[in-house]
Parts: sequence; structure tokens; C-alpha cells
Amino acid sequence: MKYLHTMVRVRDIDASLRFYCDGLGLREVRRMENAQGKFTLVFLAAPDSPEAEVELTYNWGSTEGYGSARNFGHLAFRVEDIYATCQHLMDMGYTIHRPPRDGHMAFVRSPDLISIELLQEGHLPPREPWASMPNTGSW
Ligand SMILES: C[C@@H](O)C(=O)SC[C@H](NC(=O)CC[C@H](N)C(=O)O)C(=O)NCC(=O)O
Ligand code: NI
Repeated sequence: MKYLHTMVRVRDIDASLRFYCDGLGLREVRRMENAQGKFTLVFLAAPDSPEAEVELTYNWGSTEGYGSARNFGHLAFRVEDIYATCQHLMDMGYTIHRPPRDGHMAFVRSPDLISIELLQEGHLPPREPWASMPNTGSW
């Protein structure tokens, strides 16, 4: 099995691309328009993880309330310099809801209030040794 993407519904594609691309540094890797379903899908990926995508779903003209499912937490990204990343986002007008006081972790919200966790490179919890073992398919 392979992880492909996480889908989030968005109200405004341009506002979302400004946040995820100009703000966080993700890149658009593909886009699908569906006139029959009246929706657009835009797939984004971070340069260091090109196959782990964020799928933005825009329902044309939708006024549906998407609510706030408490079972969904956040999207997490590793950053090289958490202070520089947060400063860049603040310069763009975004609020850092949890500033990087410890230099390790910060949180910012997308235009659709999706929580984004920023983790400083070098401060991620260590992976279990077996996590890097090839999956022989025998278990
Ligand atoms: C391309 C693949 O990664 C998809 O996720 S398509 C799944 C499909 N999406 C839509 O129909 C988008 C418009 C729809 N109104 C919506 O908001 O989801 C789908 O089955 N979506 C249902 C879902 O719960 O994801
Ligand atoms: Ni999908």
C-alpha cells in the first residue's frame, strides 16, 4: 500500500494556492476540471515529498457548510527554518496561531481554517529502526 494524498475542500482556489504555494512552498503537480460534477481538483506537493500530495477540491459556487470535524487534526510539514517560514507567512498576512516558542513546532491555519503544523528539521521524533526496513510482503 502507498499513501497518495489528503483531500481538503476549499472555498477559493486562488486564495488556497497563495497560501499552500506562495506561503508554504508547495507546487501544483496536476489539475482536473469536472464540468459535469461542477468541481475542480488541484493536486499539490512539497519538493522533498513529491508523491505525498494535498488534493484541493473546489465545488463551483458551493455554499455548503463544511463544518469542523474534530476527528481531523492537521497537515504537517517539515521546514528547514521554522522562524523564517513563520516570518514569511506573517509577512503575507497569515496568523501563526501557535508560534515556534520552542523552535520546534508552530501552527498556522489555511484560508479554510485547515490546521497546518510546521516542524523544524532535526527536531522530528526519531523513527523506529524497523520503519526503514524494506517491506518483504511477508507480514
Ligand atoms: C481524484 C481522486 O483523488 C478523488 O478524490 S475524486 C473523489 C470524488 N471527488 C469529488 O467528487 C469532488 C467533488 C465532490 N462534490 C466533493 O466535494 O467531494 C469523490 O468521490 N468525493 C467524495 C468524497 O467524500 O471525497
Ligand atoms: Ni482523492
